[in-house]
Amino acid sequence: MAQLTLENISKHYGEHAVVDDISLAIEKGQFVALLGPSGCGKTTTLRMIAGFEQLDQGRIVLNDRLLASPQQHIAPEQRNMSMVFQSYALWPHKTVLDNAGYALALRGLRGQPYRDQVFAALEAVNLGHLADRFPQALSGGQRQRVALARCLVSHPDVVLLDEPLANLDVHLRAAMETTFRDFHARTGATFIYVTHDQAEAMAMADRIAVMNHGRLEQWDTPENLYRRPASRWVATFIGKGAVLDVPNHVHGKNLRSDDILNLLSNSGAMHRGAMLVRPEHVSVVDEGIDVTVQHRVYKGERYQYMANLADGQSVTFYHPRLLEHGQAVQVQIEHAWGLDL
Ligand SMILES: Nc1ncnc2c1ncn2[C@@H]1O[C@H](COP(=O)(O)OP(=O)(O)OP(=O)(O)O)[C@@H](O)[C@H]1O
Repeated sequence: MAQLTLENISKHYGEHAVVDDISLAIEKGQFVALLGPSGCGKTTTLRMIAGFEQLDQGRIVLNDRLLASPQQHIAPEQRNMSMVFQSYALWPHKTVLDNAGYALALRGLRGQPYRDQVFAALEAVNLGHLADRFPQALSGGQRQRVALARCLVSHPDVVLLDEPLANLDVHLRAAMETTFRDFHARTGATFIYVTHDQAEAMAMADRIAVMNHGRLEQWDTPENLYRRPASRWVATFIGKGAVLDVPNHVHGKNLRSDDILNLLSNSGAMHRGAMLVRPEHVSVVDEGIDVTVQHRVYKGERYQYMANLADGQSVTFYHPRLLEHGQAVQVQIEHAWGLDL
């Protein structure tokens, strides 16, 4: 049974629906990402779950308790949720310990029980040794870990994270992805993580809600989003690859090399469908489909190429050896996924 359900929730600003009829059923302990381009309504969805925004339509239910509907609005502090922001929002004049323990101090916890509980949270993010420092003397990643510890002390049912890595450099982001996953595993809490970075969502989440213009495009596992995107939009938003127009209806089909060869040999005809070709499914062979190399990017262990088919459509692929611009080669496409036109 789902722990947290969003049932057809919508939010309008004026005439404009920024969140448009979103439904999700989230299991207890799941790590969920809300993923989509800037302005697609991710943060507004998160803020509705947190209780910072009212709903215009639909319901939000946590553990059978109605949290929000157009008629009902439980206050944020009564939802047993905790939110981690991009900006950390740490008190500069409080130590790491007292920043993390703020919610417990507010509840009147003092002395050793207070220190023990806050230390447990700090240890969970490997910050026990910095308990007496002030935030100015911490790196960005350490500050973000204080913010995580702070949300952990109150044992929330649901942790809401709004682009928490956006201010960190690329190396630190990768390290923090591991921190978040460990933190999630330790707490057993449900995580809802907003990001516009698909690699980040794929690396951490069990399930991803892909949003576009306020609507839910697909609600699925990272593997399914990559292998079986429900729409052309998701296919191009998630991962690398080429979408090729084809003459037949192929939506939802797993296409093998013979099917692909047939589709491409008739590609001058009218287009009724499309297929997604990932670069790892394209290989250079002695005898196959004619392509002409257009573009090359050196990737260290291999090159990434873009090449044109005879009909002008292009595919991307990887190859260990150097190919020149304009060079004619033959490729085999082992696998493709059928999409609507
Ligand atoms: N208070 C508001 N009044 C009017 N429009 C708003 C308000 N808050 C958000 N919007 C608009 O709603 C849309 C969705 O905003 P939201 O912040 O949810 O998007 P997002 O997907 O989180 O984007 P980003 O990744 O850029 O934060 C945007 O077009 C935004 O300009």
